[in-house]
Amino acid sequence: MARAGEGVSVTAEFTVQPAHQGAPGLAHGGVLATALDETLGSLNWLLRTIAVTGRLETDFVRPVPVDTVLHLDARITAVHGRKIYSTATGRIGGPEGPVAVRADALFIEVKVDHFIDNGRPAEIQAAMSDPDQVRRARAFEVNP
Ligand SMILES: CCCCCCCCCCCCCC(=O)SCCNC(=O)CCNC(=O)[C@H](O)C(C)(C)COP(=O)(O)OP(=O)(O)OC[C@H]1O[C@@H](n2cnc3c(N)ncnc32)[C@H](O)[C@@H]1OP(=O)(O)O
Repeated sequence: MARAGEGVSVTAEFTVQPAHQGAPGLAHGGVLATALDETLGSLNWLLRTIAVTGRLETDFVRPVPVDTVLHLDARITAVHGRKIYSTATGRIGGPEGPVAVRADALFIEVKVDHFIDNGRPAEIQAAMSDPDQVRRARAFEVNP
């Protein structure tokens, strides 16, 4: 769940579950990168722009134990043509706690055809036939 903040920014929380473990008792870095990517990606909804991640540069600053709540804060830093630059931090111990992870991202605006041309028809059909408009849109994010 991400919430709109001041300007083009969002905050979110992600709880590290046992299934997210990499080293014993610690979050896997790829899962933390996913949490950052998802939070950054939700900024594009505020711009009403369809965009995909082109580049995601991640710093892992501190280990994040399982059961930790990661407090995420993301904001757009610049928009240039189809390019949307954004940055995010993930803090532990509270929203003002120490930074555990951070990322800088470049999202590229795409047409809806990007998904129609590259996605698998069966999954596209299944997502588009959902009568709930919000669920239909969110089906194009993390999609278990
Ligand atoms: C069906 C209904 C759908 C409904 C709605 C769905 C909502 C969906 C929400 C979905 C959420 C899902 C989110 C996910 O899960 S995103 C999943 C992970 N991301 C991807 O799969 C993206 C894969 N990549 C591509 O498809 C293409 O490479 C894209 C589309 C990104 C660009 O290829 P395209 O041919 O289009 O553009 P271009 O090459 O002319 O580049 C344009 C500009 O960008 C610059 N650039 C590009 N890459 C990089 C880079 N890595 N570093 C630095 N710069 C980079 C480039 O220099 C140029 O700059 P400039 O020369 O203009 O200055």
